[in-house]
Amino acid sequence: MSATRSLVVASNNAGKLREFRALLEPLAWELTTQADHGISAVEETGLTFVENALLKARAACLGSGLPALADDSGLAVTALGGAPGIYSARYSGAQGDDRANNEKLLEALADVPEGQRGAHYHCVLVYMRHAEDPVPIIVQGSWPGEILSLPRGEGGFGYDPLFWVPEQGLSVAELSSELKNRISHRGRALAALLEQMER
Ligand SMILES: O=P(O)(O)OP(=O)(O)OP(=O)(O)OC[C@H]1O[C@@H](n2cnc3c(O)ncnc32)[C@H](O)[C@@H]1O
Ligand SMILES: [Mg+2]
Repeated sequence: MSATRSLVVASNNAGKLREFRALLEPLAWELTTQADHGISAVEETGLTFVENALLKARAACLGSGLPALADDSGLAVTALGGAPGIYSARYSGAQGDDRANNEKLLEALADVPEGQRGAHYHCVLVYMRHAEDPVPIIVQGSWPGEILSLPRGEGGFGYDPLFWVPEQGLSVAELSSELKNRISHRGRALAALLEQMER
């Protein structure tokens, strides 16, 4: 096993932080969060997950002097032309109000029948060694599913109670956290990141 390595996770989302801890701490990564370093959230002015993840990672490197991992992610619903997409956290207007975001999504899909409610979760991860790193590692993971008409389950965060995983016959909020972390957009992206870091 390799020596402990330190990383700042450039996120204020408690659900993401829980997932990163579960995935990385067993691999001897020592995680701190941007809040631990007094770093405030950047304005997410990018038009892609990639741009926003780069902004978050750079700010966390600058504020901490440590390598940073940033996650910009979201839900893209086919019947809504890919919305809420990069605006997933602020879909309802208020930043990070999961309940209001889920309600808005159900309203937007009220007239969309089963069979036309396909969606993907997307996750872009950026690993930046320092604030001027000219070659940050950028990876992404996607997870296909369908949007339910009623929420199911208590686990996860964000849109998980509405995201149906056909292969499991469960919503993401009904999956164990271990299973979600293994097969999710974030889990897949992180596996790709770790593979690239070892090259
Ligand atoms: O920017 P940070 O501080 O990381 O936290 P955030 O919640 O604002 O994160 P994003 O800007 O990347 O927005 C991602 C949103 O997409 C949704 N989302 C992403 N991954 C998810 C997951 O695994 N389960 C449920 N919803 C998810 C959820 O609404 C998140 O708030
Ligand atoms: Mg955000």
